[in-house]
Amino acid sequence: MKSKTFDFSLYVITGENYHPGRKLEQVMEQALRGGADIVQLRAKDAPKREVLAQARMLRDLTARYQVPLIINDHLDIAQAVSADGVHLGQEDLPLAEARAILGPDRIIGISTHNIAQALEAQAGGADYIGVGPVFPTGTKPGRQAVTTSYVREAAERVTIPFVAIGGITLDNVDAVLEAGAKRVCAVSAIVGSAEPAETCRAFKHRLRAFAAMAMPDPASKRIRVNGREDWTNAGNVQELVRQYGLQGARIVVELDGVILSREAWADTQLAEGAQLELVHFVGGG
Ligand SMILES: Cc1ncc(COP(=O)(O)OP(=O)(O)O)c(N)n1
Ligand SMILES: Cc1ncsc1CCOP(=O)(O)O
Ligand SMILES: [Mg+2]
Repeated sequence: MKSKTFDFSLYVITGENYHPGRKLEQVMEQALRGGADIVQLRAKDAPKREVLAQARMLRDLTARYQVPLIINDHLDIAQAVSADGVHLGQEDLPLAEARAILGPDRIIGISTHNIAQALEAQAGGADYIGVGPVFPTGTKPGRQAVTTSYVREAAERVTIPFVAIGGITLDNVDAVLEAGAKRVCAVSAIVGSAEPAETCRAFKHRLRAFAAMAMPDPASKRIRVNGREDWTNAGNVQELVRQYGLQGARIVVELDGVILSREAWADTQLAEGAQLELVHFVGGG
């Protein structure tokens, strides 16, 4: 698959340690259902043959969702499974060598921890850079956090796509977006959550809300959903439910304090200032 024209807002990386008892395939499919725009296989401790098997599985899965697959560290595995690209850190194979091996069509992402590394990766032809770890994280223990001040600097000076990574959760993502990130990446907050699809939807919701604030659509209205401000161009409740990726889900919708029957969604217009509760029932029973 060739995906050089890729763009993304939510980047999800695997982290098997975070979901004991749940299969990698199930967890990543949930992330894709929830709106992951790009997936990275990162398996630091697994034997290489196991990483290869996981890469093959994720190649099939991501192809079904038409989402790019990136392999962390291993160019040979990326090539073996025809992944869309690789992600390399400052101590991995240098960008120029990787580009010479992979050619111009594959995506190469480079980790950066300061603006000098970012500008070097950009000048060297990286397709995107990672900016982090923004916050301390157990996924890369002992790494010093770069804080949101590096996110802000990257937003001002980097012209290729950059993705903020490291310790990002639903509780602190707004600070990362306020600092100017348009793309965020998470491991533990997503694959370690009880409901990865729901968590991805919630991340996408924050990403969309910030994008709408930065570039308001004249047709969009300011509303509140589950206590949080959002902007939407949905004309009616049904369209809003679809934008939240909740069509077909077991939900109850309350608009301005009144519960709406499902039959009324399409006919109920959304007005500026509308307050909604979307109550999603997960699991069986
Ligand atoms: C999107 C993204 N950003 C940063 C990293 C970290 O890469 P690296 O610094 O090489 O560290 P490891 O992940 O290999 O431990 C990443 N994988 N993805
Ligand atoms: C791989 C990586 N590179 C920089 S921080 C990080 C870990 C991100 O994981 P988490 O989202 O769990 O903090
Ligand atoms: Mg690496």
